[in-house]
Amino acid sequence: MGNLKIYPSKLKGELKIPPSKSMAHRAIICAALSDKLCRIDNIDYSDDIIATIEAMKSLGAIITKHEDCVEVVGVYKDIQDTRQNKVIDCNESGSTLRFLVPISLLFEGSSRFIGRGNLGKRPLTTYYNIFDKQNIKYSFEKDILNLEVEGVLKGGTFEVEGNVSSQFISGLLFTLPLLKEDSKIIITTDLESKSYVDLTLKVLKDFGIEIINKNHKEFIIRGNQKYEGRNYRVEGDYSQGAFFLCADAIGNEILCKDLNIDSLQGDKEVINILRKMNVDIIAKKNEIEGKRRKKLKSTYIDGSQCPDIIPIITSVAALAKGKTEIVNVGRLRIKECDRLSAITSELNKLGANIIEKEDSIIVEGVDELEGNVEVWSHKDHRIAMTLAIVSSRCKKPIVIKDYDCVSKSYPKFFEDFEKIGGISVEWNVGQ
Ligand SMILES: O=C(O)C1=C[C@@H](OP(=O)(O)O)[C@@H](O)[C@H](O)C1
Ligand SMILES: C=C(OP(=O)(O)O)C(=O)O
Repeated sequence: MGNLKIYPSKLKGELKIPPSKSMAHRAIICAALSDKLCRIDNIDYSDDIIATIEAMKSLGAIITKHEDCVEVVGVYKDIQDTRQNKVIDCNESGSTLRFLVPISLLFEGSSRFIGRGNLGKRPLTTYYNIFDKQNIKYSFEKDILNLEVEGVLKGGTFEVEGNVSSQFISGLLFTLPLLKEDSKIIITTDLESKSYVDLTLKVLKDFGIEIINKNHKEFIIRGNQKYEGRNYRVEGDYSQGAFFLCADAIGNEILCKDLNIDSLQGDKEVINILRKMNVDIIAKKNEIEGKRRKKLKSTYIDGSQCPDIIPIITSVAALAKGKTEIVNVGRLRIKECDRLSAITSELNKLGANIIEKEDSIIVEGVDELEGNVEVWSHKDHRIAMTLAIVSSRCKKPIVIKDYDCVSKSYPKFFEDFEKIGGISVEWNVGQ
């Protein structure tokens, strides 16, 4: 993996924010479960989206990639014939894995899920508990993703914790409408990442699937439903837009295009957080820009509903006056890396003042960051992108080790970074 030296510079210009990875996963899955030809527009071929495309192809869907759209031949019926003994490579994508496991159990046969990086360490017990109850055969290895499942899922009542990953709930929501029986999902704890469940429900509705949401505590799912194929455009991604809005907050001037102000994406919360920190957010229909008022101020942030924007928000807090407490963020430890520990150690190397607690971080703002050090992405795209943005407020250059992991969600990140004035060169560590 490569290293990149970044020279501090002011970032300025306009950017089309890439399509929402979360919505693209969902639209591709729904299209592939329909029985029509669907075109999904505004697709970016990040590693995670490629994983979902290939996974749905393994299950029998026919997906043709064009420059920025995919054509999906919904082959719901054919999945029945083609699913036998499939290997499904999820690469590092938690969404692909947790969405596809229950979908693969729609029909007879076995599937083997493999992947890379931290994926084998991310929790799956929620599904194992369901398999145990339903006599679905499974085997797995510790810490390495090599999960074999065999059996057919039956409808009924599913009790699922809401504080491990919402992706289990989404996975079941995709699958249960296609079973013969009616089902109910009961959420047994507070639901974190609620907006991701809402995104699933929205895309399901767009594809003709009806689910009754009882206050995010119970979901009632009628069986024997059909996905209605349709064309779909994926909207811009707030978790990626957040990098540039936060860049604005720390003194840059980037206009973000293709961010829908009416979006259901939970990471839109970045707007409210930045407003509380003294940033004016100017939002027109599809364009958003942040303008910092005099001084950034500290605030109190609950990260339970928007885990993906916490690394970049932490970097803004690191440069705000006073103490910012970011709470309910324990689940950041079970992402591509332990993001709480990674963001604390890497920003502190740059001169920030952050203390990591079990389920929160305390950030004491400083005026400037020093730089002049090597920092590590921990092979996590959101850590790499955070470090690149925050370099604009360092006094001296920084080197980011393993920067190319951005391909997981935003392969053109550094191309866009250059477009807005970022200055970087490939670097051999120790050079
Ligand atoms: O459903 C989704 O698209 C996602 C759900 C969230 O995960 P958790 O529910 O595990 O927090 C989020 O962190 C992830 O990047 C994408
Ligand atoms: C955690 C992420 O994705 P996933 O859970 O799909 O791997 C992410 O994109 O930050």
